[in-house]
Amino acid sequence: MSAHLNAALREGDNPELTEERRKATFDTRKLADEFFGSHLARRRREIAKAIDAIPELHDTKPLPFMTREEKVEEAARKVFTLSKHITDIVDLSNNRETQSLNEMVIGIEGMPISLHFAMFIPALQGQADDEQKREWLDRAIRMEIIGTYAQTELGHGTNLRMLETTATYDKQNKEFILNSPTLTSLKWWPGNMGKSCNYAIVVANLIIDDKLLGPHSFMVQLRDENSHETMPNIQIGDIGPKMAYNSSDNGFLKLSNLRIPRRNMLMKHAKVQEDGTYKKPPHEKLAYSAMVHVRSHMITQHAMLLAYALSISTRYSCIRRQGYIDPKKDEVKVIEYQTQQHRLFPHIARAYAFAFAGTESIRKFEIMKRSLEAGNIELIADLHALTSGLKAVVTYLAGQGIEQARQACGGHGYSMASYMGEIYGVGIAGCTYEGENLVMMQQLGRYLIKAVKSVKEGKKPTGYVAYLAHAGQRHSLIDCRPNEGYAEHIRAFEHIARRQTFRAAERLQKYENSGLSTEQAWNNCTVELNRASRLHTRLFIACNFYERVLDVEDMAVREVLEDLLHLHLNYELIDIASYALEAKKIRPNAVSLVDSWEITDREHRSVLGRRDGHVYENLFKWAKSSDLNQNDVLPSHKKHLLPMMLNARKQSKL
Ligand SMILES: CCCCCCCCCCCCCCCCCCCCC/C=C/C(=O)SCCNC(=O)CCNC(=O)[C@H](O)C(C)(C)COP(=O)(O)OP(=O)(O)OC[C@H]1O[C@@H](n2cnc3c(N)ncnc32)[C@H](O)[C@@H]1OP(=O)(O)O
Ligand SMILES: Cc1cc2nc3c(=O)[nH]c(=O)nc-3n(C[C@H](O)[C@H](O)[C@H](O)COP(=O)(O)OP(=O)(O)OC[C@H]3O[C@@H](n4cnc5c(N)ncnc54)[C@H](O)[C@@H]3O)c2cc1C
Repeated sequence: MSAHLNAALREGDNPELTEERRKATFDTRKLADEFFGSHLARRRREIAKAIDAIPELHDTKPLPFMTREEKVEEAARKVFTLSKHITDIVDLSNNRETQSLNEMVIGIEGMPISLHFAMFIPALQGQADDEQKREWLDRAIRMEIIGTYAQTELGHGTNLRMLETTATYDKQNKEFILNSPTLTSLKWWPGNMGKSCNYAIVVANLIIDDKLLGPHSFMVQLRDENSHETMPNIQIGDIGPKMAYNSSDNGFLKLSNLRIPRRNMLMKHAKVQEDGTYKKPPHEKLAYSAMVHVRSHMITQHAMLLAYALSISTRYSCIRRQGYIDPKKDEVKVIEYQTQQHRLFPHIARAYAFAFAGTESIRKFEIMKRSLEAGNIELIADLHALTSGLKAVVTYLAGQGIEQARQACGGHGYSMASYMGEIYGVGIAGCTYEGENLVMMQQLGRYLIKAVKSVKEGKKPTGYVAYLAHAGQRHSLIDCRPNEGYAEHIRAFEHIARRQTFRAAERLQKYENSGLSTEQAWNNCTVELNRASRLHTRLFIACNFYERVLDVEDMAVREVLEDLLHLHLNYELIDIASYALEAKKIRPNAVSLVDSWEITDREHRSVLGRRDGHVYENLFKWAKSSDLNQNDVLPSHKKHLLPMMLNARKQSKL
């Protein structure tokens, strides 16, 4: 490709990277249009430009040099500044635009209104009736109030049926009385609840006339709107530092006989009338809609975290020279090592595959939302199964990819100058929040078992499980003929997923027939079931990638995406040795593939991943700016270590 077509080429860059960029066989902007979708790709460029022009939105110093208090303050300062400019920069109703702005300005370490946007507003949209929306949603969108989603407790996060927080209806006063009756019932973890929020949607077990009616959502005011002081009957605070994500004040909450009006229960679906009559929702799990919303968005979010890590390590691998392939020649760029390519390229392919799967899960969520508005609950189960599997597989594999990217940077990857530690810490949090991964796999497992039952009854399931009814398939990959193209790979993938799903179903049946209870039989099969869920989800990701590539019009972009698809299918399917060939094909485009993610230096926050490749001089600058280097001798050293050594010396002289 001629140099002028590569949008990432700039004067003054490290020549090692310029050399890489000149090798690109496609236009990085056109590939970015495929990765993000052309609208979002264009908007991200415009957003980055708008941020460049507003210095108050820039980091005051690198986040890893800040204390937790400084990080919390920095995020709050930026949110305040953003609030003055935000509507000029993004369309607030577009989650992905707003999320991009958030990542570029504030970053991935959290901020005071993440949960407000990620769950508080979606929960109001999904669960409040029209009158309640008028009362709270508009104020929330204008950011007059800041809210969170308070569901998890100290003792229970997964098993929502055992939540201990109670909301008991008092007919006489037409109020609910909210209580945290035990230590384990304290709400624990909700993002931004510790210090930032003044409202929360609290999930509590509803009790009417001593009857337990399960988890429902209630609007609770946590702090005074003027003074921000904690409201009476409430105890609230931050839960302390975490592995990562420390700009966020995840919090705890204790409710002691807190009375709230009847209309503070969100009543779009389930309802409690003044006399205490309870009306069931049309679908039992509609109260969980905010979780499904976040799960459907987590896929693109984790594709992006993986992209951050891989663009850092791919660029760095092209400026880092270490060792020889031919001892008579110069030291080589570490990217030339076959092991380095095997370490990185399959994850680059996954980042693309995950981004495409994520776009699809968001699209499916929007379709389900519209059909629900029209009173149709049919799509809820399919979407729950799809997002449960995708959330679990993608967060796990993204975590693995980020860690490989860190190791690919050698020692410097362990310095926070690379920012890898934070990307990893934030990435793997997704394995836990919005449903622990192995638990979510079981949710998909239930769905697959139902599909197998319907196949055995002679029915033909539709949608993503239709392949379970395809009979007479080949039994082994050895039967695949290479000239049949990728469709053949997909059929092999279907075969493997189907075989595992039937294996799990048969095992379950065997245990049930042996007299075990359904639950015990299920528990005895969960490893097999989770394998089936994993394979089913990987099939979905591969199939979606394949279909997506078929749609690409630009031939140069399509060709490089086909290289990635080929690598992806082989990596996921066949044996490790087989992808050496594909890795060779990816090598010339390695830097341009990551440039196509168009992650700015501001967004990256990584010295190693700098777009210009000037790593070493900036690593030195980074080290010099450490707080610990501001004094030759640290006060703490004078206080503890110096007296210790002086004392030891004195002792030895005696
Ligand atoms: C001015 C400045 C501006 C700045 C700009 C900022 C802009 C930001 C923009 C943001 C945009 C959004 C992007 C997203 C960002 C994400 C950030 C996230 C940060 C982290 C937040 C984390 C939050 C949380 O973690 S909240 C808590 C989550 N908790 C959980 O997930 C709990 C897990 N447990 C469960 O979900 C369930 O209880 C479960 C599924 C384990 C079991 O439930 P059960 O009740 O016991 O049910 P079960 O018997 O197993 O099944 C019965 C039946 O029900 C079906 N089922 C279960 N769940 C659902 C569901 N959700 N939907 C549909 N159906 C469901 C199940 O399948 C069974 O069906 P059948 O088999 O048919 O019986
Ligand atoms: C960064 C972060 C942000 C969060 N933000 C929020 C928030 O804003 N609001 C909120 O309400 N919550 C939030 N959470 C809480 C989060 O949703 C829960 O921690 C999560 O759902 C997991 O639940 P748990 O902690 O109870 O895990 P546990 O269920 O205790 O998991 C422990 C182990 O038990 C296993 N296990 C549990 N149940 C089963 C089962 N049925 N079958 C097989 N194995 C099982 C799990 O697989 C896991 O290995 C957040 C958590 C984190 C880390």
